[in-house]
Amino acid sequence: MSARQTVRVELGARSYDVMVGEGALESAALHLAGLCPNGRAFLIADRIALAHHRDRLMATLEAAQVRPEIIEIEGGEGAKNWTRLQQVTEALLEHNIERNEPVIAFGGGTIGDLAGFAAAIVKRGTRFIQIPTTLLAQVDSSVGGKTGINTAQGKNLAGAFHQPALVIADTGFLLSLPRRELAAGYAEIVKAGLIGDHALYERLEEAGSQALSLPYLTGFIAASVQFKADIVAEDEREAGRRALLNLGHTFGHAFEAEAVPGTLVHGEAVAAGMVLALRYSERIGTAPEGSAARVARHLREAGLPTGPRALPGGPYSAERLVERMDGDKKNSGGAITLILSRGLGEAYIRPGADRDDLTAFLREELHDR
Ligand SMILES: NC(=O)c1ccc[n+]([C@@H]2O[C@H](COP(=O)([O-])OP(=O)(O)OC[C@H]3O[C@@H](n4cnc5c(N)ncnc54)[C@H](O)[C@@H]3O)[C@@H](O)[C@H]2O)c1
Ligand SMILES: O=C(O)C(=O)C[C@@H](O)[C@H](O)[C@H](O)COP(=O)(O)O
Ligand SMILES: [Zn+2]
Repeated sequence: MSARQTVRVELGARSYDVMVGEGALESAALHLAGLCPNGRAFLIADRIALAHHRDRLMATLEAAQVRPEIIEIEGGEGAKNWTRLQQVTEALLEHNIERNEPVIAFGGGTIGDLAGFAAAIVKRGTRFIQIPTTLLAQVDSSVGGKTGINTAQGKNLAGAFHQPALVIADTGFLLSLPRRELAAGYAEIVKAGLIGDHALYERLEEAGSQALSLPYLTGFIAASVQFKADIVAEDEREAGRRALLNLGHTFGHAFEAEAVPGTLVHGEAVAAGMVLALRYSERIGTAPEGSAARVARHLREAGLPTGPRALPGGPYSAERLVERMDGDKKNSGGAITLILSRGLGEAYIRPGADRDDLTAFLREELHDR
């Protein structure tokens, strides 16, 4: 497996590279210089990631002759709210950012989503660069241009599509990442396999506990990014097929919205959500019996929760979860749309879920098992 790979996201004039692997940061210096015509950039940085990797980051910016204005933010879901959005947006305006001067997100998915949304609205859109520092952000959130914040009503309910001009996914940043966060990111890699890449899913199972070690990870990160890039190139704004990337998220986002704040991380909610999506698919007869159990076993080995009762942040109520699902962005005609499965590696979009059956299903999952 090679140490560095580049995946191209093909979006016409807005195409961009995702540079993956150890040393991707240093090798991107020239590219960065080209994206900072005034020698200035606006670094919206996760406080912890910056504390670990400041010297490396600053050395590369210096090599690119870029002077950063640094805005430090606490990572976590607490970053994705109206207050932080206002703070970041006003800070950028205070610095009188110009449209071709990049906002650089340095951190996990929460920093990327917040910074990207600010970049999308400041002066109606400024250049944006992602330097993801969590596994989750490297395999998923830094690619594809979804940006946004949470609202009182739920996850990611205000936002914009705003593609980055460059993504630098340097695996060296993952060395300081806590094990729990590594596992959370792994859930989104498994998701890619489950949606449409059965061979990837099998490789993950074969790798077992090794999958999360760095030599394996670069290949798995690049595979997940390539998988997502192909879908985004085909359906940038989720008019259809892109909704498949929401496997596990209709349930997962409901759990996140209901969880005690600060207790549940996105990848864990997605892991449990994917197992529920598979179990529900078995219930309605579209996925073969045993699919959910097989995936649950694999996720559990990676240290992820695989059912609602094991999920941090509860206890959860079936009725309240379904109410949250009523607000999901994929819904139409007042009915809940689910992403379900026909088997490992074949997800599909199912509009018009039976609300009563869904509630009964969740009640059973929460109490009877
Ligand atoms: N836009 C998208 O397409 C998309 C896709 C998937 C997920 N998301 C969003 O991403 C968010 C989750 O992202 P996340 O899992 O990266 O969480 P996160 O941004 O909260 O980061 C997780 C934790 O790791 C810390 N951290 C970050 N980098 C570190 C490093 N290198 N070393 C040590 N600690 C580090 C952070 O401070 C934080 O405490 C959710 O809000 C989710 O909705 C968005
Ligand atoms: O990029 C996408 O499309 C995804 O659905 C990726 C998800 O992993 C991610 O969590 C995304 O933020 C969810 O999007 P949302 O539209 O359901 O808020
Ligand atoms: Zn996700």
